[in-house]
Amino acid sequence: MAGPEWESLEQCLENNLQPADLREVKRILYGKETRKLDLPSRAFELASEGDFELQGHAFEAAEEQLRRPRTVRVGLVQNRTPLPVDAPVAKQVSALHRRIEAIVEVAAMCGVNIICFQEAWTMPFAFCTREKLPWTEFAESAEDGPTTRFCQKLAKKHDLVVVSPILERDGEHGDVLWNTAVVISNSGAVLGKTRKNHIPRVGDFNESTYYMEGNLGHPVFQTQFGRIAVNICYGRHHPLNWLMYSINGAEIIFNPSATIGVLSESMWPIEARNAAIANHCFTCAINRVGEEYFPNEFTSGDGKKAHQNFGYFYGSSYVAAPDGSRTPGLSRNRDGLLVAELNLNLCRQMNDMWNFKMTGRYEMYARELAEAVKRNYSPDIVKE
Ligand SMILES: NC(=O)NCCC(=O)O
Repeated sequence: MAGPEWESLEQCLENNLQPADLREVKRILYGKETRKLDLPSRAFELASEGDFELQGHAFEAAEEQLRRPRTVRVGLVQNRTPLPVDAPVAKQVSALHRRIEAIVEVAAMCGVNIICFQEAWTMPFAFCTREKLPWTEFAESAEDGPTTRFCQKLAKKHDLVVVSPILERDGEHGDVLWNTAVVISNSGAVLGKTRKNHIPRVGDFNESTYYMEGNLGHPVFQTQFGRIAVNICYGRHHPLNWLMYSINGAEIIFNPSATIGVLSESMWPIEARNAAIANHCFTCAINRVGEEYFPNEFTSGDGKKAHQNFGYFYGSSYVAAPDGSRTPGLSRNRDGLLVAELNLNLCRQMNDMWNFKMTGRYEMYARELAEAVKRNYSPDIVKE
């Protein structure tokens, strides 16, 4: 399994295919080509000084007579943890705040309206260890913790909506932990929060040791730039999770994640993209980068040797559109900012073309599912 030495699928294709083949391969693998965004040269300079990748792409929609284009720029941020995981907690959080502040500065310069960070962005992804301290010390109040206050300042300063996925401690309700994304309006006000609905119990993703399935349903946030929702990481594998955000009116669904190559890399390009197609919306898949080494060994419960690292977080963040097209991914091995310009009119245009909302037969499934979850349900298998 490739580690950091293998940069990206896109780079491999560019390096190895003749132009005519590359065009056809991209048409099939990536859909209608996105337009390269003309971003300020100062933004590229700052990205290079700050050692992170910057890419910009635009999705086109057909012109309409009665609606103007509804153009919005989203920013996806992927990053490694700048300090080792055994550095003091406060120092790690502060280093991450500084890193993100620098990247958001560039995003603002690129006209980004909504920015989303990776899952549990203020900490190492320590849930593989099953240890409580010091990892639970990274948890914060979603309403007024230091990270939310930090993001409120960013939102106000740069006039952008911030989606900030954190480990939440709900001090008002029993001090329990949640995997949460806080949505902060461009006014600087906390618009609300949403919680991870599906908690993995696969590989080293021992997250249920820390928090349970979210209890906030499928909220959609009306922002000045469009209706957004957040489907956190493992929710990506659950088509009904995407569907419910879409049924509640989401035009853009962010999927802040932390996932490793050995487990999910072949599924990564498919799932968020398929969700964009199936739900007539844009999806933004974000993954962290690099390797995190923990002080104490842990086992994966698979009979193999105990180890100290989680595996390789392969980055590759991308945006997919309701017409099935997608941007290239950010690299597998570098911090990065992906700026994508979306015309939200494309959502309704694809809805009118493919009609999945109309042909979805939701009533039939609601009825059948209501039966299937009953204790005495017997599966409808026709036998000879
Ligand atoms: N963070 C998280 O839920 N990871 C689970 C693994 C995956 O969904 O690929």
